[in-house]
Amino acid sequence: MNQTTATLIEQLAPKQLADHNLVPQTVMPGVLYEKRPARNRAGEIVPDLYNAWITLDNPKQYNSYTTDMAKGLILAFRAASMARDVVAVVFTATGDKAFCTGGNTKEYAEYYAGNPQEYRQYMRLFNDMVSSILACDKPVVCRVNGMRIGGGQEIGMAADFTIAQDLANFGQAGPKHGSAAIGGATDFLPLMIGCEQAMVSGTLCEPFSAHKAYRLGICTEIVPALKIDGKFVPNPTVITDRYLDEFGRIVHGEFKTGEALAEGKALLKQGEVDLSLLDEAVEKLCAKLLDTFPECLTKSFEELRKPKLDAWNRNKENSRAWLALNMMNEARTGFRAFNEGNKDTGREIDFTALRRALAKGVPWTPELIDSLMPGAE
Ligand SMILES: CC(C)(COP(=O)(O)OP(=O)(O)OC[C@H]1O[C@@H](n2cnc3c(N)ncnc32)[C@H](O)[C@@H]1OP(=O)(O)O)[C@@H](O)C(=O)NCCC(=O)NCCSC(=O)C1=CCCCC1=O
Repeated sequence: MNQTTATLIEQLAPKQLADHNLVPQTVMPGVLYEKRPARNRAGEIVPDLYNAWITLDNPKQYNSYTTDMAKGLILAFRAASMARDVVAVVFTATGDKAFCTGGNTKEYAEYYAGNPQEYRQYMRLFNDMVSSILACDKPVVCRVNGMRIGGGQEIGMAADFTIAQDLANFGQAGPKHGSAAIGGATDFLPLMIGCEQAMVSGTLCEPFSAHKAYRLGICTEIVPALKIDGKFVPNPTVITDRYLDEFGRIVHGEFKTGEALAEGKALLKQGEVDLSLLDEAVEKLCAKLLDTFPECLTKSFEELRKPKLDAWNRNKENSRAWLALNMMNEARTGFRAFNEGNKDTGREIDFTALRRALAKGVPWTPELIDSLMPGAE
């Protein structure tokens, strides 16, 4: 910066800036808000400018968001929006296992199950959380530090950019756990990966790799995170060394199987996870965003968000109403199964048993629900 500009700042900056924050910046438990110095393309710290790191901090529960954490995210994105010295938002989570696995299934099972009126209030917070990301006045970079599943995939896709470490899996959980991915995935996925692949992900709920997410168009960039003997290697459980199989079908990014998968898992155990390349890639993108006119950048991403925003605004209130009522039967059953199940009993109901009962016209009684719990006699 030249001396003239510096002098002008001294002379013209108001002594007292207006405070446009709705509430004094208080971050709720489970969400960290940190302004980290912004860097230029050369990697040097730029004085007086920052990137706001918003971090989901609930690693024991795979950074799933509780009711309080949903409030915290709304406040954090609002604070970042109003911070004049913030260039971009980095939206991430603690650790290297999970970015976010969606709504907190323990809270869903033990508080919201059978409580549609309570869940309707919660879903006001959820909807406002997704809307706060889509309305953020700064560009939002989702730093995928680990698996992005269920509502975690939904809030992640609300960001403008996604950079993922390549051990992360992506996907939905909806119909396997008693919900539907109508908290954003059914709005964003068709736009981002096409209707057919969106249908597969939103109904079958099979996880897919970061390489596949990158190929399908959900990621701006992916970086290796596994280091073996000090050297970064691509995710060893995923096919990354060829694009087609012998029949000309795309296999790049698909999970390995059989012996190859077993070898990949063994390699995974040998190595250590290092997210330094992920942070480098995130900082590099933020530096590029810094190198733009602020209002023109804002106008550009506001316009480019519109396809997601239009779909989201068209559906979010209907979705909220349906998800609330769904807490009376299938969500009540599915989230209880996940919460009460374990590795031995499994964490999903016997879908065949449920379908056979319903096919006979059996009503949703508490006894039927209890009989469907994993491990129920
Ligand atoms: C497939 C998984 C993501 C990963 O499986 P795995 O690697 O086998 O780990 P687990 O042993 O299952 O989990 C490790 C511990 O983390 C706890 N955990 C995981 N996810 C959650 C969660 N979402 N909430 C609370 N706790 C969670 C798990 O209980 C383990 O702890 P423990 O003490 O029990 O050993 C798998 O973890 C999985 O499927 N997770 C649940 C995904 C899910 O159903 N999310 C909610 C989907 S619905 C949603 O997000 C919605 C959003 C808004 C709109 C409405 C809606 O439904």
